[in-house]
Amino acid sequence: MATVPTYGLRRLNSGRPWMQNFRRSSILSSAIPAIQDSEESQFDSPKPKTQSYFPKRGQTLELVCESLAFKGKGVCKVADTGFVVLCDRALPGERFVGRVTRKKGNYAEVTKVETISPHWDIVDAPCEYAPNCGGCKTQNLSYEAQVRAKEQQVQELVIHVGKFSDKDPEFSSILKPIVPCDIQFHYRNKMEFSFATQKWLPRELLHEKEDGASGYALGLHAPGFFDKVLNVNKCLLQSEPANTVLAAIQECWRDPQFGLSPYDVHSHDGFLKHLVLRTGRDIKTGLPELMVNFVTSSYKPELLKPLVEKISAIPEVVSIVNNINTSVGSTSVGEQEYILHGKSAITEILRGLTFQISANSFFQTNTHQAEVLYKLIEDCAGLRGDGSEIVLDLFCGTGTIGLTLSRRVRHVYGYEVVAQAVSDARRNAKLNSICNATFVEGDLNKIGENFGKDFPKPDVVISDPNRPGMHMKLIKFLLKLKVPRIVYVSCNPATCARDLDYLCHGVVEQNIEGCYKLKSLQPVDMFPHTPHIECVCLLELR
Ligand SMILES: C[S@@+](CC[C@H](N)C(=O)[O-])C[C@H]1O[C@@H](n2cnc3c(N)ncnc32)[C@H](O)[C@@H]1O
Repeated sequence: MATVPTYGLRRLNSGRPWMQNFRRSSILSSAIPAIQDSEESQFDSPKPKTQSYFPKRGQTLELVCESLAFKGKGVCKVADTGFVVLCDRALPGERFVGRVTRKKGNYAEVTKVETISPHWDIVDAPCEYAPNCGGCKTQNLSYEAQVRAKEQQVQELVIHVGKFSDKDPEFSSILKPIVPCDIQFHYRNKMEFSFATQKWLPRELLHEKEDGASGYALGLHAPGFFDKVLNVNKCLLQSEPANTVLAAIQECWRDPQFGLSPYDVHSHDGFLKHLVLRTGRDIKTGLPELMVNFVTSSYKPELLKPLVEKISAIPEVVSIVNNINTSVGSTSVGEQEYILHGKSAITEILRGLTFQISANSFFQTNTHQAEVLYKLIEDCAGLRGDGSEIVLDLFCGTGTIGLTLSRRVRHVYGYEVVAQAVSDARRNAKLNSICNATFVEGDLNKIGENFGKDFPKPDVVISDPNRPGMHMKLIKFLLKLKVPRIVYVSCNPATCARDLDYLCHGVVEQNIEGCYKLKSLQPVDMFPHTPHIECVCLLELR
């Protein structure tokens, strides 16, 4: 997948009061600026009673977690002062001791030192790695409490960032209850593991530190660290066959006779960078089929041969590819790709259509819940079904949304920045004998005056951007285009709330009026045990 420009609210929103708060803070990485704003906006009210109170770095505080903020951090207030403190992995109701690690504008961050009494809705986390893994942060919170917290976060963002009033009599019917995910484990069809020169161990296990090859790690990043990898032999979020592959590789890759070395993110030496496992389905048998993608720093197929021999014997493995990534960054997308065994792509079935998925193309990560999501999108699109309508599918990836709607419309036009995803979308159209879909490669952050001249005026726009949301150029285009319906699908409720504000209430400082009415906003849980939230929003022209 392409790297997406990290443009942010800063440029889009200058002059907004809540933007001032955003500027003062930097809770999260600058690549996801809207989330900073969203968290900040949640803390603006009530104001700390004592503005001058500020804990010192290294100070320990006894705290109680009140709620979960976006990105899953626990929100606590310091007794007597009301000063806001955020803590990763603190869960609502938990009383704990935290040490102040970072001080920000009007809040601080702490790390948990010790739990005094557990949170409400506690359950046993089934995964042995859950307390330390960066993947699942809320496995020990009951699933009901997880979805409740997500629903609450969306509501707060819609009010504080989107500026929709909960006093509006229609508010409760617009904001729908979250759709939970029926499958809470083994739901991910793609997992990316990283290789590292040293296993990361929690403080209490530091005595188990090993040197040399036995100390190498293959697993998931410790929360917040690009250079610390927790070694994992299985992951409860991925499929069972994917766990068989992971275990087979773990069993042998450190063997000195293979001469394999993990890539060192500091010295930039070493060979193995990532292991990406994707699970699809054989369209004839419906049984799982797997793609194994080794991401390496150079092309040395002879080094991978023993691993390829071992894992190609696993019946579900139908594709082994090698992506060569020579950059010093941590991305898993290669500049070149080589097929080491079997096919170059695997297949998956979604809403009755067949899709080919190659190593670097985007495909919804939870196939089961994608069926639910796409049904919601189709319902929102409100197509007449008489084959007369035009659909514009923005950020179309491999074309999945547009293609699933194509049978009921005159034509689908899809736009996407990643060339490989566009060619997959075209291939997917052919594979399903769909002739009324056109996919175009293009950067929707850089649209010019001519955008919109190559397709007839759409009846419905589907927009499914990734985390930064829509660029102001695209917002302006949509406000001018005035299609009857927009279905906005979002994986980031903070940028979603911002864009809904623009489309409905306008962009005041640019003298642009909004012309849409938010008819419904449906949160969907695609990723149990993680802080991620998906939303499907329906906007109708006023
Ligand atoms: C959340 S995915 C949605 C994909 C697709 N709608 C689906 O459901 O599978 C977002 C897609 O937007 C694409 N994208 C990101 N930035 C883009 C940009 N500036 N212009 C066009 N496409 C972009 C990504 O490559 C990715 O395929």
